[in-house]
Amino acid sequence: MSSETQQIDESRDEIKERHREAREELLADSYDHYIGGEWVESASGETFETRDPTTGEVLAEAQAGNGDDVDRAVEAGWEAYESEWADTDGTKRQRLLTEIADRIEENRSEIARIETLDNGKPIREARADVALVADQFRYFAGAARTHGGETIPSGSGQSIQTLREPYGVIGAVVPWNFPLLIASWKLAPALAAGNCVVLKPAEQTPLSILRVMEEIDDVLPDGVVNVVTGYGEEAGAPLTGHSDVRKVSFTGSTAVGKEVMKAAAENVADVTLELGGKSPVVVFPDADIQQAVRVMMLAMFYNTGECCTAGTRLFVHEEIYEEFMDAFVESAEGLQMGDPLSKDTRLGPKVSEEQVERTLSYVDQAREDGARIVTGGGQPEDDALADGCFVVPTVIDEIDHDSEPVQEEIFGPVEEVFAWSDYDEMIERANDVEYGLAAGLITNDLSKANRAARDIEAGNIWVNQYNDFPAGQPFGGFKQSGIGREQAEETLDHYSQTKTINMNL
Ligand SMILES: NC(=O)C1=CN([C@@H]2O[C@H](COP(=O)(O)OP(=O)(O)OC[C@H]3O[C@@H](n4cnc5c(N)ncnc54)[C@H](OP(=O)(O)O)[C@@H]3O)[C@@H](O)[C@H]2O)C=CC1
Ligand SMILES: CCCCCC/C=C/C(=O)O
Repeated sequence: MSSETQQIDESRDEIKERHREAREELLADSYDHYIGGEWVESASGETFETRDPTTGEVLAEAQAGNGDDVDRAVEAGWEAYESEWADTDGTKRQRLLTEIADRIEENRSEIARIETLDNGKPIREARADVALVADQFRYFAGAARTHGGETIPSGSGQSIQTLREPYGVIGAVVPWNFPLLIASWKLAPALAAGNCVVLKPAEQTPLSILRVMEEIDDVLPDGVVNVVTGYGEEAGAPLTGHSDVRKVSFTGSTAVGKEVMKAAAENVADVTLELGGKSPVVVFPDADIQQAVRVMMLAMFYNTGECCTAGTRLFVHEEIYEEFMDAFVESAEGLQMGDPLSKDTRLGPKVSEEQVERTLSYVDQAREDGARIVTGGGQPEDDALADGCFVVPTVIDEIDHDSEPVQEEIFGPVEEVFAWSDYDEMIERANDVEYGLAAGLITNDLSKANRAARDIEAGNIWVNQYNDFPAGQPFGGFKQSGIGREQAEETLDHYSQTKTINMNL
């Protein structure tokens, strides 16, 4: 099914030509793994194609890694750790992480355009990602200087102290929705805490991290960061189950997160898991409607809904339901969909055809179940977008809260709306999913916000705003949304282990 959207004022050929020029300017035809400071082909000789979700055309080839490549990368990580990296102090790590941040900032425009080509996110959002990436390295550059153990009170004649020691080699697997940003959420704290890393990017989006590795090749000692590209089963699984990987950090679906946890359990390796979400946003009756709509554009449609925190279940008080819905639907329909390389575009394509099908199958299921598709529910009719993986902003109501499209993560621009009147019933529903990643509250009454923030089962609560991610703010989920916290000082504890030294003086 197709739906109306904002008119695109350029043709399919013009968009294709712009993307071809950008590809020629920014990308090589083929990319290798980055292992031990060298660019190397896969042991198997296999490669795969990464495609532009705006045009459907091939952007580049990358190496399809397997267990042999992962072995090589883990070995390179340990070699670097034992020969040099384990002995670096916080001062040196701070200097190197700051240098990485500087290099990323110096090349921010190019890196953002590569991210937009590979992922499809609007360039304004890719730029915001890259700024956050640089800041993530700056934040952990500083934190590297402060992270340490403590002295435990003890009797005279005894000294008890703790040290925070790195794990050695960390395995990191990241998804395609924020390819570089999520990579930085793992790399920056892991390096700051003194570890080496083997990272596997998502098969759909390997290019931005490879570009960054080219840029920082001369900054880090060889083998401190290694990137093995490839598919989840073939390269991700050998990494997360590797017997020489002492900690695994994963972001992605809850289903794969469970597999990763089992694989890590084989080696009793520590895990950080940042998994799926089905986050509620509650609009209280006193809320300013225009402000609520502005917050919801960010909560739901940022990154085309491909956001684990997306506020996909919207609870609007019945007193303002109709007024809110009119304004919300008008704003959703007004979002400019189009070429993500254009600065005016607010909604780009989804990352892949597979993701389009997945999103639309949930919408179809909702429709078949008798839900009301208030707007959207399909792909745009505009010929200019016909080659891309576009899905129009979709709003659904009158839908059963127990149904699969509500209980499961859709990961597209699809909002499901519920009217509420009784506070306790609304909270019970808001908590009635297996996830607990984030939530939003929109009200002018901060005592109501405070109460609801405590009642909702989620790791991150935003009040009168959404998707705000300053470095230093802990991020992670309750329930099946994950384990551990990223982006914050406590993250360093997740990337290090305590050693206790008890001395008889
Ligand atoms: N929390 C979040 O931020 C994200 C949630 N999702 C959710 O997951 C759904 C499916 O997306 P999908 O891309 O399949 O997500 P996955 O969870 O499969 O992918 C995330 C990463 O894990 C890798 N991977 C896949 N299988 C394994 C494995 N057995 N062992 C180790 N690594 C593995 C993937 O590799 P490869 O790319 O080759 O598959 C990718 O790098 C989305 O529709 C969305 O609902 C997806 C992405 C991010
Ligand atoms: C405005 C920045 C938004 C960052 C969202 C990060 C989401 C992470 C995830 O989906 O895992």
